[in-house]
Amino acid sequence: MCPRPSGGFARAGGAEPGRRARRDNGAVTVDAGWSLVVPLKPLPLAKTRLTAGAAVRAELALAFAVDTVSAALACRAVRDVTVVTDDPAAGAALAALGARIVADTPADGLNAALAHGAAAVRARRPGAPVAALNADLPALRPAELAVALAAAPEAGRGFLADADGVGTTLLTAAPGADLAPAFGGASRARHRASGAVELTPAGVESVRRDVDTRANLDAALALGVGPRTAAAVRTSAASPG
Ligand SMILES: Nc1nc2c(ncn2[C@@H]2O[C@H](COP(=O)(O)OP(=O)(O)OP(=O)(O)O)[C@@H](O)[C@H]2O)c(=O)[nH]1
Ligand SMILES: C=C(OP(=O)(O)O)C(=O)O
Repeated sequence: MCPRPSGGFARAGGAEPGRRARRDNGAVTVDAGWSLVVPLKPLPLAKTRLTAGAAVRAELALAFAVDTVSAALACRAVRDVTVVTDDPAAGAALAALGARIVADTPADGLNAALAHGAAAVRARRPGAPVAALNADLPALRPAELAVALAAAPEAGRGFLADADGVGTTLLTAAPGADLAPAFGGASRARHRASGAVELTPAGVESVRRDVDTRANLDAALALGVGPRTAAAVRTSAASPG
């Protein structure tokens, strides 16, 4: 794997040709370029499986989200990123990166948040290809995300299993398809049973590497995490939490 650039990501490839391409498939005008929906819990409630004090957990959860959204925005296949969150500090930090923030209201769990975010995207851009991406992918690399999105089916839904092979980190819905998210726990089997196609591209470890536990974080550190997470991990190592 290539070394991670030290100062964040620049969007590679210049003019993002997919962004302006439009075609008509009959039922819906297809508007190229993925709109991502990223869910993020209120930080004080997030990442409870990390054995750390509340302040450290909140900082790590924010750092993971900042690095995930930065990498997503730098991906040439991505047109825009919508974060669904009720956390004001996280919302401000992620809006400053260029994400659109949608309130998680009425707060009704992860899948309701994702459906709400996808509806907000399609209200503005009915022909958008939409994908849900977890906010806990601190090693995410733009080029690997582009490979995963390129593997998505042109009709219907696709999903990428997490690194542990149990959950899901990415769920795609082509123009005209409902996202119908079924995240949480053993969502790989649930997404497969729902008719979504499992995506199996090679070389997308950073897209699969979600972080719930300390062991997951060590695995992400081995892949190479983004700068905000690297700093948060350094700070947490030096603090009692
Ligand atoms: N907006 C929103 N995001 C959520 C909600 N529940 C989970 N998420 C986000 O969904 C993604 C996957 O959730 P989990 O991996 O279970 O994250 P978590 O709940 O912080 O972690 P645990 O406390 O270990 O369960 C993370 O980006 C969460 O922040 C919710 O009710 N609303
Ligand atoms: C939300 C999910 O994962 P986890 O809670 O394991 O991060 C999932 O994989 O659907």
